[in-house]
Amino acid sequence: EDVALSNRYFPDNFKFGAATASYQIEGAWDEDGKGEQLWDWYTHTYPDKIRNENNGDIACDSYHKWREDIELLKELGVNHYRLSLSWSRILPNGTVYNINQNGVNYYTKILETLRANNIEPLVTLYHWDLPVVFHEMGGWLNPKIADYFADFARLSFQLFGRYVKTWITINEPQTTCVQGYGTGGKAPGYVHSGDGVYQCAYTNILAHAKAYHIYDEEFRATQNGRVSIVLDSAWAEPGSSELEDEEAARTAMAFSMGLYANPIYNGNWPQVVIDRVGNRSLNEGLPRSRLPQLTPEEIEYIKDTSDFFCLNTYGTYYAQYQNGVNESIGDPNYYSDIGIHTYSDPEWEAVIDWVSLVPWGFRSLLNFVWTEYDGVEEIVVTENGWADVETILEDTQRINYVSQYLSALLDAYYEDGVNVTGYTVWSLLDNFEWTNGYTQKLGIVHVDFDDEERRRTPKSSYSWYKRVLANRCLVEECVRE
Ligand SMILES: CCCCCCCCCCCCC/C=C/[C@@H](O)[C@@H](N)CO[C@@H]1O[C@H](CO)[C@@H](O)[C@H](O)[C@H]1O
Repeated sequence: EDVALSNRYFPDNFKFGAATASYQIEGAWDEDGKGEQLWDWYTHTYPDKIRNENNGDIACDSYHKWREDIELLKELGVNHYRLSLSWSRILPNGTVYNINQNGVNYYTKILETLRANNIEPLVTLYHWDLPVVFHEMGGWLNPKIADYFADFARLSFQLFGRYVKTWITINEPQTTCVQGYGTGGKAPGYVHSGDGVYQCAYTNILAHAKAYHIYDEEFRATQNGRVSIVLDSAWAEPGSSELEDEEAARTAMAFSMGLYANPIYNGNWPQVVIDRVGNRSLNEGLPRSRLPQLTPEEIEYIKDTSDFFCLNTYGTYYAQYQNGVNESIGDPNYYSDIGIHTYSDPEWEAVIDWVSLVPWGFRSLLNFVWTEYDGVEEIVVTENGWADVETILEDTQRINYVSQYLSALLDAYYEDGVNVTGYTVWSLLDNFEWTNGYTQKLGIVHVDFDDEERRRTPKSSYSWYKRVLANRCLVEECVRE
């Protein structure tokens, strides 16, 4: 079915990019002095938890093939490349006591080459590969980790600040906290849904704020860069226009995005989260809320620690009021705290459940971020893309998805006045998709994981994206305003 796409040009200052993350592409897991990190440990200790018992030991072998990756980016014509640093490649034991010069050299070469090719690096300091020593100390359940992260951030600003002007502290704390420490679906695989999610959220936002203040106080004046955190959320659409369903959708957004965005942009946890977790904790007979209380000093310290909003999003779901759940006792659990019913429309095109072709949901989400969070003057989409579960080189579904999401983005910009200034497709390469191993393919470039050379083959979406970047327009002919 033909869908009408926006015929507006992308604004002149709009930036296009592609993204990857260290563990998902680099490989060389124990090479040249790199230390062990959480996902090395997890995939090696519990191979059965990963589809086909795969791991990222070699992944796309980008540790050796990074030049080829940059060639692909150059050819594509992107304005920026979002990549992440492997903390334990730079600091094998996590702390600044021991710096691995090979790791420093690796990233220096990449950043230099990107700059030489006029590609702006968007650098994420932490994309889930926690040095294993910190996992042994409790990982993100231990607030002390925030200090170690801050040390790593300072060192990274010192080492790479001349090349990097856009820093992202942490990727998707929601995924880490809900899946890593709540449901156990990702490393470290902990199931502490009632408490762990909130403790992890606390440590993540504290770590982010520390890194932000370090940049602000020690580097901003000389380096002139900016700092943010990547937050992810699907869009929660009310299941009906009934007030109860609208409230259910707002509650879902508060628990998914608000838990992290509210303290950073508005100050403190969302009130609905404070109330629901607090009341349920009381009803469960607990002496205090399972949600850590932020002190007035912490609220002030964490608030306003972002220079622009980084958004990752892939899909939409409906939220509906769920009768009786709010009163139920004896189930200290993140999802019971939210207490709503969620569902998808079976008509929505989707290959995996959380990536769905719902461009209007994306537009609503952009509007939500724009109006809900104080002081947001700019939004950059740092991840969005389509998942296949088999190798498809003529990936028309991906082209459909990305073109319709980009069209929705243009509508949000031109019709709704949302200042969204960048879009980053996930991903440049098919890569190690965490517990899904190599079974989910989100790259615009195919990587042959059966081939020792990890041969890269651009898909149709790569050529299509290249044309959009060159024309700055989604259709045959665009109009200027
Ligand atoms: C509070 C909400 C209540 C109920 C929710 C209902 C279910 C709705 C669907 C939510 C989606 C859940 C899982 C989503 C996870 C993604 O945000 C996450 N996997 C994205 O991570 C990034 O995606 C890339 C592709 O998987 C990945 O490779 C990259 O490293 C991640 O940054």
